Amino acid sequence: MEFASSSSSRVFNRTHQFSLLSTPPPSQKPSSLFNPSLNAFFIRFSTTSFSPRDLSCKSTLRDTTTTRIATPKMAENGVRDFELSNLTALSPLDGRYWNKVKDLSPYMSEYGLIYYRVLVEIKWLLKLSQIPEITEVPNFSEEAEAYLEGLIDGFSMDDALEVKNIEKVTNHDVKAVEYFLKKKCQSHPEIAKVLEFFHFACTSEDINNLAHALMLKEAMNGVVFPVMDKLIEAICKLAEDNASTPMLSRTHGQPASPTTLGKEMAVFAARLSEQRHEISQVKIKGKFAGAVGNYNAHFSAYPSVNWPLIAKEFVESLGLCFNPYVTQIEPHDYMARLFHAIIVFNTILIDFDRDIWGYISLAYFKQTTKAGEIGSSTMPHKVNPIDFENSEGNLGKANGNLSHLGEKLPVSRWQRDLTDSTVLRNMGEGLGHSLLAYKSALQGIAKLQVNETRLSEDLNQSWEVLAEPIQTVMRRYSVPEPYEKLKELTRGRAVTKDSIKEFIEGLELPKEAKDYLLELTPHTYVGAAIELSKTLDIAISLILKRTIFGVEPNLATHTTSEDESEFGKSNMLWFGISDYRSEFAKFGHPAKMETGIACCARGAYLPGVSQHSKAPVSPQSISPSCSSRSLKSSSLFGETLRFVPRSSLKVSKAKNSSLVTRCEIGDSLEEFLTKATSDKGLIRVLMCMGEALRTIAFKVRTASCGGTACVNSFGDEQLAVDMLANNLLFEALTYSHFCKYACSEEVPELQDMGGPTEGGFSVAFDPLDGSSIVDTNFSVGTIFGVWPGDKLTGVTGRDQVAAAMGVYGPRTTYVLALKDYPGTHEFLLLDEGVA
Ligand SMILES: O=C(O)C[C@H](Nc1ncnc2c1ncn2[C@@H]1O[C@H](COP(=O)(O)O)[C@@H](O)[C@H]1O)C(=O)O
Repeated sequence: MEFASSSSSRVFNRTHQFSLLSTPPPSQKPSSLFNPSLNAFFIRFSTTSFSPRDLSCKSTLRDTTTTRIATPKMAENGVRDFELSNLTALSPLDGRYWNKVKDLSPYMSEYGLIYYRVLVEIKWLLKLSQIPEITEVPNFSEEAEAYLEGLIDGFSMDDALEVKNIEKVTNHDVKAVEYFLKKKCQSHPEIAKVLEFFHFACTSEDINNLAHALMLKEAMNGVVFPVMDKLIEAICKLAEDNASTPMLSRTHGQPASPTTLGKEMAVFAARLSEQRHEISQVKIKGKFAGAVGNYNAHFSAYPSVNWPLIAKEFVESLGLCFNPYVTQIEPHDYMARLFHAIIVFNTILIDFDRDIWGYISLAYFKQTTKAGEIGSSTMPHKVNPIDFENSEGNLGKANGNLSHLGEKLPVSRWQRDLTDSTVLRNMGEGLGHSLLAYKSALQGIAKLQVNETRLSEDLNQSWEVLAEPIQTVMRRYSVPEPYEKLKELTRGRAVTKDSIKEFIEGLELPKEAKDYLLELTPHTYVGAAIELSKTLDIAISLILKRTIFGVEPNLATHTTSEDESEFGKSNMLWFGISDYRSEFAKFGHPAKMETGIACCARGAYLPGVSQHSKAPVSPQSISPSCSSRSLKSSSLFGETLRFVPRSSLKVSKAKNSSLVTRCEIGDSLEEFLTKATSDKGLIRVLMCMGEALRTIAFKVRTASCGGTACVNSFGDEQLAVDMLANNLLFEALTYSHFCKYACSEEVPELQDMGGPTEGGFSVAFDPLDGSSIVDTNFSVGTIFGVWPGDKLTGVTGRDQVAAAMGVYGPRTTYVLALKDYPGTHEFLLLDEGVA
């Protein structure tokens, strides 16, 4: 028996490793003990049974450990050479993939966390200076305020390092930020007097939770959503471009009825857009209620201040939703909601990646190659679907991380434990792998080339798929035993074009039916696939519309089949029935416009708007472009966030949008608008309002009461129909993307709808004029005016670019007039699609 020994003097004085080279002689059979904590089979010998001399020790450094594990450089040079770099980073996000994910770094890194903490601490001091009861913190001079804001805007990497140095002493990361700010302000004569009001009445988590919320919100708005949108747009384009490209579909991996490639892509585009919208609906929340969520410290110092209100104002001024029911921490439930929603998006994308992988494998797609790139190191002919594989792999990694965050974060012992602190530092990992996966999928999509010949070959080999339509037509004409006859034709035999033809010709069917079947090929038997791909824009807007209406709680659970059919109709259903060619009738009912709408506009005021403008800026010193980007995008998350892919903004692109083209009675609303104006934003606003009118019409017919909130037959409280209409119209305007401000008779404060000022519109409306007479079954209506830009105050009816009303009577009509287009035009809501 012999043992080889290995030694290393680097870590400990000397360590030894023994490996058993042969079994011990039977006479020395040891008392055998298996130590499962070691990953090898070690035998402990009784020390009395033999002496150390029985062991033959070879003291050599060429031991099994050092020769097998390739870490010599690191070991010899020490960690000195292994400072963090692209090559030494433990996480591939920070190494290999850094360039693809670095946009997240200003938000999701430790720098980002410290930056947002600095921002929250300073904004809180500024807020304190505005509270009249806190006389100890007087209003700051403009110069002092600018100095404080400058600490946020100019926050640099050196500043962050200084905070880290302070943390080495405090061993408390939030306290380090407070000390940093005090140090920065101690020489400012005005601010120096109120240094103790930094972090006033706060617990660290007041600062942390808002910082985390801002990190997430700004990172999603500034980085993640835009890439998700690009991805959805790329898949929409695949759908559009291949709307009519027939493809054999496969269920259970077996040839099934044909489809089109575009329609299969449309399914993914629609799924991803819906989920992307779901993500955007998550409310990003914040708390600011002190050590255990009750404002104890606040009230002890200033009992007469309405602290819960102040906290609400403060949280909302940062563009977050206020959470009043908290412990020391905001309970992170919204984070779980957000991460789970992202997981669903990622899972849909995994499904997409795998399908495309499969289609590439079937050679339905080729991939463009770049000179110099290697497909496979050993098989030169190959081009592997590596982008989709990378995407799938990273989505799995992302979901693992996000799933842990979603499951862990809502759990905190009693009023808090600190387990969330270290876990929250990993939010960037989940978002980073997601971002990388989206970019890889995009890269893969850009390389795809449809191989129509290959697609066609498979269809040509699959004439048996026509068994389904032949059988179905036979059933319609009562041909006996259609299934059995087809089974006889198709099972176990090669079905060809000729055998199918022969079979059809032998059937007893009317001539038209026979001709139809004889015309059919696997290439043309695609059902509604082409239309489904081509109407993807509408499908996506229907999804968005569902979400709009989904905000009304009763709707989701109590939709009737009639209700469903309302939703299923496309916005093509507004059908032109008359054109009042009178200049004076131009704005619908001018008197109404002047009184109802203009009054409403005159009564508008702005408080909600100014709060939005206080959205925080992003870390500028890392990414100078972040500031404007995040400011612009900060309206994306929360109540105003929505998505319409660019393609859905294309309105009848093939149609003539010239103003000189007259529209005809009988045009659909969309056709009319496309001819009447070239302003796509205005078209979008008017189409979205049309969508809302359609649903209001249904609600007016079916809502259980008119004037007041009431309880329906399910026992749920329902909104009064006028409030329902009000909410629907606001939602529709938000989703138009082109509405800047809106106000209504019910909500006269200007509401920021998130659209642009330049090129956008502002809308004032009476949601349901005459709502009190709904139950007496008189006609009622919606009236609205559209003004250019962001002006709803100090404007007149004559400044409108469009005015319209929806009339809900025995028929539902949409009457509208456009400033630069003669006449007043009436559209009827049809029950069926346009014939
Ligand atoms: O406002 C407070 O601090 C109240 C305190 N609770 C705390 N709240 C927030 N942070 C705290 C808390 N306690 C410690 N720390 C500091 O958190 C840091 C934890 O470090 P890591 O685990 O690496 O994330 C690390 O820097 C810790 O020092 C309480 O007693 O309830």
